[in-house]
Amino acid sequence: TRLFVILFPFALKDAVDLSKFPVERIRNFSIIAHIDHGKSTLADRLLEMTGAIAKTEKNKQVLDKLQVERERGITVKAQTASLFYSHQGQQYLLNLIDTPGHVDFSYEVSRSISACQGVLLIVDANQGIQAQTVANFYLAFEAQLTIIPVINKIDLKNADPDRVEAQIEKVFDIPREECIRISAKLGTNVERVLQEVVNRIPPPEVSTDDPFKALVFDSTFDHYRGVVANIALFGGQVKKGDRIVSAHLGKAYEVNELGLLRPDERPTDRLYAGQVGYMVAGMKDVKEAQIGDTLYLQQQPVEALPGFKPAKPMVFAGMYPMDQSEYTGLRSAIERLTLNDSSVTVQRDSSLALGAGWRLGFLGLLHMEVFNQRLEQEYNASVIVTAPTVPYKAVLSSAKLIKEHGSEEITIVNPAQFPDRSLVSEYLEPMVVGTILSPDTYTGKIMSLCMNRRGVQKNMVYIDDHRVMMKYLFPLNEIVVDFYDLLKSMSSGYASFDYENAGYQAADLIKMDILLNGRSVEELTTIVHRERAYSAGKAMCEKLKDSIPRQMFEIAVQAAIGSKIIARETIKAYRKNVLAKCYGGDITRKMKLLKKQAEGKKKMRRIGNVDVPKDAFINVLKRKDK
Ligand SMILES: Nc1nc2c(ncn2[C@@H]2O[C@H](COP(=O)(O)OP(=O)(O)OP(=O)(O)O)[C@@H](O)[C@H]2O)c(=O)[nH]1
Repeated sequence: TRLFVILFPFALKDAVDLSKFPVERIRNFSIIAHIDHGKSTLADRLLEMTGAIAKTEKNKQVLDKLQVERERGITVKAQTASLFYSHQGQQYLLNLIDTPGHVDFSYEVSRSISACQGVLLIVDANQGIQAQTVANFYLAFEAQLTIIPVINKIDLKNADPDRVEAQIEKVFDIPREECIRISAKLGTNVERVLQEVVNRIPPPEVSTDDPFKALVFDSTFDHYRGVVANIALFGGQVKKGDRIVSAHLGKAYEVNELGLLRPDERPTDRLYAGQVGYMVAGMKDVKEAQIGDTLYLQQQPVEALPGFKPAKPMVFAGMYPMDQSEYTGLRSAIERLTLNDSSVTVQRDSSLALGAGWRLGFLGLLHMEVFNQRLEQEYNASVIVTAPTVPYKAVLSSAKLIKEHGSEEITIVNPAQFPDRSLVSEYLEPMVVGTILSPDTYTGKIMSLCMNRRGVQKNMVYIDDHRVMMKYLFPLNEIVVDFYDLLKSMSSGYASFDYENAGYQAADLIKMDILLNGRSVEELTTIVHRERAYSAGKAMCEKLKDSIPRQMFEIAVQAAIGSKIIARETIKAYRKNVLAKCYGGDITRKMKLLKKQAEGKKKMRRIGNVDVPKDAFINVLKRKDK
């Protein structure tokens, strides 16, 4: 009997005949929030209350599946669950489409959102509106979704829901009466959230009589079955055995498996318009089921859903194994990780100093960081990651080059490809609009940080008595390295930051070389803004001075633009030679020292007459100090 009691609620719930489930009683919604405001906690409560999962401590945050997500407390990959909920004697199908929590994934967020008619916008009752609250709000607002503001963590001692309601009214123009105050942790008022989802969010406007049309809003890779695509049906129905086509690639597949996500997979024979579920169709690569793609029946082609664009990498970094013997291991680790993430681009690359490696492209900084962490944690790989760079562009003026490239505009990812000024009419750099929210005590410091980063203030408003929201236009390059860390530390952790891409803008870019005793070091060449050349050159020379050991002669470390030297450091000569230590006598010690020196040399790279140890390159090129 006990087993029966345990299984019974699930059996009953899943016995619903999906074909008869009326579209009017379907609600598709997402939860959006700034990091840590309680999205996963609320999702767990909703799942428990609708019986999708049992109420135990172990089930904490079922929707965040990846290890790095649990550790960092951020959601990376969207996870989804279908909930059955009874309200006033009627059964409703509520599809909770979980969205990634960070701006880097804003394309994924907006795709997930386009499968919804409404969102729950969660705001922490203590912290109030933060940068990602604003970014996520606009994604939902532009998609014309119903937005239900939910103020979470009202159980906290210093919760101030009145103040947060006033912020919501001021910044988003949503009447404060529409806010629902809850504690996701304690379950307070969460039932009300479910009721309001039913009451306020409209059902999807779709029909089972239309031809089958589905949006791919997420996909993962499974070693046994290939790609598992999460889909939302915008029309018609689909069953096992159907031949479907992906609009983006035009390739046809047979549907092998279909089902609901509760949040575990529950296979079904068919899915119908308005429903959300998963599909396995013999796709072997996540690139075949890209987020935002449309699927339709082979015999019934339809127009693709609007707005599909393959994710574009905006931040690039080199990755090299610490030791070349680890190359193969790292390669397979990178391959396995990219199986699940079609937005990372991988290109083989090699550096004289660091050996064979790759240049990887990411959607943004967090995306890169999450990828590195997963690489280290899940594959135990020790990796050298170089400082990130951004894709510049050049508008060519040389007819010969235009012919060679087949277009007037080229993208430059590698400084070695930087075309000379005389061959271009202008250089362009990627821009972003950054949103910063902070207590007003830090406004002055933040404004000067932004100015130092070539930021142009677009607007500044008080969202309540003590908090300001600032918008800046920044060159992406200025925020990729340490901007966020600096912002956090100068505001004692209180400022939040988010950005969105804002196209390209003309920029005075130049190529900067680093010279050792007059010889250029190819792997240290960088593209910089003219205004920033002096400080960048100086910083690079100083770092090199600290990492190259003294040698028998003096070494000039210089930064140069063309033939003009803009910075210089000198490494003084090392007076004693290695053998000087040996007081003439001990021959074995002498041999040992010579051997050691020879081994050390193997790891050196010789530039002109200067030996540079690999470590020096790592120090100068790597992303940040750990
Ligand atoms: N006191 C209190 N703490 C809460 C409440 N809801 C969530 N928390 C805590 O806030 C922290 C963040 O909650 P999460 O649910 O992981 O936040 P999240 O928004 O999912 O974070 P992302 O996945 O990064 O977007 C956790 O430590 C939760 O236990 C609440 O109602 N009251």
